[in-house]
Formats: sequence, C-alpha cells, structure tokens
Amino acid sequence: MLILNDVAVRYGRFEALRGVDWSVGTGQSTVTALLGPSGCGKSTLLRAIAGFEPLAAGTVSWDGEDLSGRPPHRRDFGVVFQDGQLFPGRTVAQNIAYGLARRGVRGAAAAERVATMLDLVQLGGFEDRPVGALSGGQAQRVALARALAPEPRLLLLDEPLAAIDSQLRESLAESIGTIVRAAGTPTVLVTHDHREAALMADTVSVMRAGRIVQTDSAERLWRRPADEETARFLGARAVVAGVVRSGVLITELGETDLRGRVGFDDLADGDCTVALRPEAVIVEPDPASPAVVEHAAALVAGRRARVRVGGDVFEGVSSVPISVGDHVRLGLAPGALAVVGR
Ligand SMILES: Nc1ncnc2c1ncn2[C@@H]1O[C@H](COP(=O)(O)OP(=O)(O)OP(=O)(O)O)[C@@H](O)[C@H]1O
Repeated sequence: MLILNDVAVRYGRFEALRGVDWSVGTGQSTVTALLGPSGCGKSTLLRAIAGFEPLAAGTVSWDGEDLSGRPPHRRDFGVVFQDGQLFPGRTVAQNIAYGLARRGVRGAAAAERVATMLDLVQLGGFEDRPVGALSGGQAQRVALARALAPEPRLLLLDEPLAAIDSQLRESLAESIGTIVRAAGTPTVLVTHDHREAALMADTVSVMRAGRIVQTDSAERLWRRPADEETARFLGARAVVAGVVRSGVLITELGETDLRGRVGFDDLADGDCTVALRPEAVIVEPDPASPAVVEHAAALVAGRRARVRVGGDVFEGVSSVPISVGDHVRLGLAPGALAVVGR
C-alpha cells in the first residue's frame, strides 16, 4: 500500500504540493483517479510518487518502507505518460520486453510474457510491428503492456488518453480500466476529465492548488462535493441556498424528496448549499413567469437554456423547444443536484 504523509514539493519558491496526505491500494479500490484542473499539481504528485521529483517535506512509503532512498527504477512502479513514449525504431515486442531484460527475464520466458501482455491489451500477434506503424490507441495499449510486463506493484498513468481522439477515448478508457483490474495492479490515474475518472476509477481524489480536497467514489463526489469550487469543477453552473427538512430539500427553485436517494442517505436536516448542473434544472414554458430565456441551444444531450431570474442566472434543460425571450419557470430534477460540503 502506498502512503503519502504531509508531502510537499517546491519549484524554487513556488509550492506545487503542500500537506498531501494520501493512500492508494487500500480495500477494494484498484484504480484511484487524481482529478483536478490544469496546473493543480497532479503530474507533480505522480512524479513525486515515481521518484522523479524530490520532496521538500513529508514521506512517500510503500508497505511501511520509506522510499526516499530509492531511485525511480528501484521502486517497482510502472509509469505510462500522455503519449506513451515508446522507443522508436523498435518493434512492439522489443518495447514490451524492455523492462523484462532489466529483471533478468530473457529468451523464451520473455517472449511468452510479451505474448501474454499483448493478449491482455488485445493486440495478440502484434509482436513484430514497428511501433511507428501503430495508431494512437494501439500505441497507448502497448505502453500499458510495457509498464505491466515486469509486474509492477503500482501503476502510474499520467493522462494516458490525452493524445487520443475523442471518439476512441471512451472505449480505451473502459478497456484500460478492465486491463488493470484483470492484472490486479493498484493504479493511479491522473486526469483533468471527470468523465474519464468516473469511467476508469473506483475512487476519485480531487486536487486543487497543490492539495487533495476530497477522496470519494465518483457517485458520492457528484452528490456531495466537498466545497463549491469542487462542485463547479464537476459541472455545476449555479449554487443556491437550501434547507433540508425530514429528508426533503427546499430551495427557491422548488422542493424535492431526497429520501432513499443514493448519496443522500446520511444527510441531516438543516441549512445547506445546493449545486446545480444544468440537468438538475428543468425549464418549462410559463408566460406568467418573470424568468426569461437569455440563450437557447439544441445539444445532443437535449435542449439547453440559460435563464435570467432577477439578478440570478441558471442553466437548465427543456423537453420542449424554447427560444430566447420566452418566459419560463424553473424546477428541480433530483438526479443531478449536489449538496455541498455536508
Ligand atoms: N519544472 C517545473 N518548474 C517550475 N514550475 C513547475 C515545474 N513543473 C510544474 N510546475 C508548476 O507546478 C504547478 C503544477 O504543475 P503540474 O504539471 O503538476 O500540474 P497538473 O495538474 O499536472 O497540470 P496539467 O493538467 O496541465 O498537466 C503548475 O503551476 C506548474 O506551472
């Protein structure tokens, strides 16, 4: 199990990480995503774990052993970067066998391991291909096979899908999740995309400004973000005050019964802050309402409207066509709302 205790990393006077307490590989969680906006310190944290970045404070340990004296190649961690970084001019098999030779696995044993890894990433028979002749998705799967071949005790993936077409990304995200679970290797996945985190990870840790602000399942994160900034990062467009009474949430947009809903079972009565993704706000035509549509668009996921109500602006969804200038009323859809920080 990987444990980080009060870790700090500095670049000159800039503190890129501070006070990071974190653990990976506990309980049932195989894949842990490190999710956060650009520049928050995700790659720095991954590099600190891998041993590429010296710590200004704190410790990184594995099963109780402090790793500070161990260089990256002696940590037994596999690493895959954004663009795979395969060795050019070599074949797929030569790339995958690279880490095996360093561990003394050669000849027939290495060839067998390479074939097993290629089957795992569904590229059986690709041994003799030059890596320059692979598609982006195939190259990333070879990079994954290369990282997993020496049976690392931890796998570190830094935005492994960043260079992949959006069409392929979702299926590759799923297949990487399946592959690392089949290999049973605890994995850290760095991503700035919350969809990708939810598709691949069992546990999601949200980072901001060099700190980890929340660690939860993706589902819990959607419903109970730690603070307003986290809620906005996860797609909330508006925040309103609410109050919970006997499990019923009451807001200026209406009320909704949260009893029995996943993620809200432990919600105590009292005042709260409610974060609203557009799907949480239902827009319906109502000529008598003072709320007016400022912007309307037909998206693949449905009709979207930006609505002004006095000084406030909400984004919502509509099941009927609406246009700019229409008067509408707003309601709550419980599925996409979140209660912040409680
Ligand atoms: N070698 C370096 N020297 C100085 N500052 C650095 C260095 N590497 C990173 N930083 C700074 O540290 C902060 C964290 O960078 P990091 O690359 O870890 O962020 P990130 O969350 O991985 O971002 P992204 O999603 O854009 O890759 C940023 O402000 C970055 O500018």
